Amino acid sequence: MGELCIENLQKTYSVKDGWNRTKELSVFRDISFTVRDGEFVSVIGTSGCGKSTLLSIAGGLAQPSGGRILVDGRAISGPGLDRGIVFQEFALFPWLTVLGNVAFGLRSKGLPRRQREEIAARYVKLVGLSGFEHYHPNRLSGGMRQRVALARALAIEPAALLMDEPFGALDAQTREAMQNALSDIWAKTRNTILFITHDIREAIYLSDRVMVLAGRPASVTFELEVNLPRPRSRFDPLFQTFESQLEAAIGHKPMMAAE
Ligand SMILES: Nc1ncnc2c1ncn2[C@@H]1O[C@H](COP(=O)(O)OP(=O)(O)OP(=O)(O)O)[C@@H](O)[C@H]1O
Repeated sequence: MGELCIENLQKTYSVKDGWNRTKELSVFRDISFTVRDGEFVSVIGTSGCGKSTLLSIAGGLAQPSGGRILVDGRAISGPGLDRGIVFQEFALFPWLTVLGNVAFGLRSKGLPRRQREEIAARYVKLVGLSGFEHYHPNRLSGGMRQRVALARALAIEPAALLMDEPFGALDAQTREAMQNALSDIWAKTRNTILFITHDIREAIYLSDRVMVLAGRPASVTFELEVNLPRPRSRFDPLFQTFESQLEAAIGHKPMMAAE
């Protein structure tokens, strides 16, 4: 099971203005949606609309100002093994090998070493890094490092996987290869995924549904069901239509009457 339910979420930061007076910055409000068991949902929106804040709250790393997030019906109160997180920065331990990095998270599950390594090896294979188990991160490319981060998050077998711009630091070619890899992996694991990106095409390629955050304070202003068959082609004519709809919803360009 893995259902992530976001209920009436709000976030307000206290910030100082130019005269050193404290004022309240309302980042987003009234955000409610559910990522169903086995569903891939992306959140897109312009810079500063609160995407990373939303993910941090879902990860239990930040507190909401209102509302709550439930995983399989239980309200979260902090980080937990029921959620795996992958950030843009790879956040790997440089002194541990690929296998060591992936096995590390399993310590908190209280598993014996041998079992940790068995599970880690399985996930290293799943992300396509067989043969690199004993490499250290400094000998891996950016894409390979992000595969390790993905394997580490998957290995704890979380109810939900939270991904914050995971391919944002990669060059365009590697980014596309990683989108393909994630799509293939997800086809096998069917994890519940909440994915943050500012890349519209990436969201369409990967997601079952795309939520658009817009406005100040931001709220979900548009929701798109990406009913393209999988495995997907970036050349599908509908891809272009969805792209135009999402661009218009974000506010990049006006929607054409025919779209
Ligand atoms: N700790 C903080 N204190 C005060 N303001 C903050 C804090 N963290 C974020 N903000 C503000 O909250 C807003 C949302 O930030 P956030 O990083 O969540 O947006 P984002 O949509 O992820 O942006 P980007 O796409 O550029 O990463 C921004 O205006 C940001 O300046």
